[in-house]
Amino acid sequence: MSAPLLKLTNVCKSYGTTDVLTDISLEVRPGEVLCLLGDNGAGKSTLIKVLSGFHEPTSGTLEIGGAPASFKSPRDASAHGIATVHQFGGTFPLMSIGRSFFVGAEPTKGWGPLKRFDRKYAGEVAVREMRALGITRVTDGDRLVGGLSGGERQALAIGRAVYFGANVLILDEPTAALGVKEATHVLRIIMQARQKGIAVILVTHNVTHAMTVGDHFAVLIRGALAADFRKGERTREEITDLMAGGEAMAELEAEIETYQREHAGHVPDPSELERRTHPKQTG
Ligand SMILES: Nc1ncnc2c1ncn2[C@@H]1O[C@H](COP(=O)(O)OP(=O)(O)OP(=O)(O)O)[C@@H](O)[C@H]1O
Repeated sequence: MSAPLLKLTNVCKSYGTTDVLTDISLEVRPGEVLCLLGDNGAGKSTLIKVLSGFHEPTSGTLEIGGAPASFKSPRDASAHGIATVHQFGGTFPLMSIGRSFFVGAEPTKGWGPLKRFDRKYAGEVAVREMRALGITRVTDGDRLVGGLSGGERQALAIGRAVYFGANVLILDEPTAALGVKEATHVLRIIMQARQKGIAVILVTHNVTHAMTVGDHFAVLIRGALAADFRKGERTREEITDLMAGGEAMAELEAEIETYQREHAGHVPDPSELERRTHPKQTG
């Protein structure tokens, strides 16, 4: 197995006195898809912010390709080959496809005072890179990003990250807002990135999508790593249970059973369960 491209050791992140991430140790290797799973508020976005240089960890270390790394800004993370693509592709709806592809690194033509943005070249490259990812319906780089479908926007953002040399690609809920066909296309694009040797970190709530493309799975619960396993080591039911807070459901079932035992089989109403679970708040 190849050496980790990205390694986190005991990473903690607190906002003031609130501990949001506790002792996260994870590795992701070239050509591997790590699925980061967890319920709302589990700390996934915070972990992404740490990895993409938006926040520094409160403690713990990061290594890239075996060397210690610390990011003071997103630019720093990107200089280390880490690219993050957000749910809606993070692109600008009123920009052309070509300009959006090259934003911050615009190709130019002409010299001196005549130097200007090379719109034609930018559009051609953007269309070509999207085509390489299987997007064949976009043929005009001057079209506005706002007119692209969700899947096409993801392809544009992923194509851009790959073109500019990302070796760690973080995808934040890339399929969440997409229909089945488009989501499948985005999953194919993820597999293409994986084949190129890119390490992909896929944040998703969708167990089916995770199980389709994932090699390695990490489940966060309340900011801690509740499970870290490889493909085939857990069943779909076990993963779903972990993600849906199986623990909380088991507690609720136990409470209902206790109530029924004490009350001759009657089903408790929700306010009764709430009173038993939080006696102080409900008086
Ligand atoms: N700036 C902040 N200050 C204080 N607490 C924060 C801050 N940002 C996030 N949190 C808290 O940290 C916890 C984890 O949040 P985070 O957004 O990382 O979760 P998540 O797993 O990405 O959730 P979701 O799936 O809903 O996006 C939440 O309880 C959230 O309220």
